[in-house]
Amino acid sequence: MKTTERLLSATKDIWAAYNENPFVKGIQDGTLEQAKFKYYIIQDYLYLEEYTKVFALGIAKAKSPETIQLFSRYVTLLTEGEMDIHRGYMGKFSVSREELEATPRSLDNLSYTSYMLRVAYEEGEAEILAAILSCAYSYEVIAKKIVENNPLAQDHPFYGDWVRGYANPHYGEANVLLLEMTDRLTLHYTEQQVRHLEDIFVACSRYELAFWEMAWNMSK
Ligand SMILES: Cc1ncc(CN)c(N)n1
Repeated sequence: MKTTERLLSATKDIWAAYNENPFVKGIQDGTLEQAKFKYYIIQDYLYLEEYTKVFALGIAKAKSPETIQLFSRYVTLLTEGEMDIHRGYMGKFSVSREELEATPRSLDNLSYTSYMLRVAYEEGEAEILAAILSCAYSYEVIAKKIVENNPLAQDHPFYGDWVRGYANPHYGEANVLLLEMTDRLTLHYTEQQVRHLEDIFVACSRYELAFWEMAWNMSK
């Protein structure tokens, strides 16, 4: 079994819960209260700033030009692609730079990014990929399931940009590269090393679920 198949199999139940979360369901049927979405989008922008640094540390830890390229391309995809979705919504909500900078990170946000950054500072390139994967890939899976359940979600006048942003084939193509690189780098990993990757992936998948719950409850 490929490493990524092992990781996904270890987190099946957690991943199944993402699309059951009321926040995600609210995006799917377009009924999500906009105040909750505003809270989420600001927290998520702050999250993405830290998440980008995990890729930057991946560059520093990279052992081949291919992994340097993979991590560095992602930095561009994040700062010029994904974060643009957020900037679009922050524009609609008239969130100023001052408001963004004055917003404290919620505890779930802080814990998640602190964990990923610790893995990035202390461990190697494959472990960094294991920490990144739940974040990168779960949003593709969630958005595609939203579209499968409600094809009209893509055209929703408010949430459509978010749904299209993550269900977009370009977002998926970038994830294929992350998944393939994880499998390539861990081809000769021992059982103990793969178990350690599983621990990292399970922790990040749990943090993802906590982030949706944080957004729904607007918890600080
Ligand atoms: C918390 C979280 N997880 C994942 C993603 C998708 N990159 C995101 N924007 N935010």
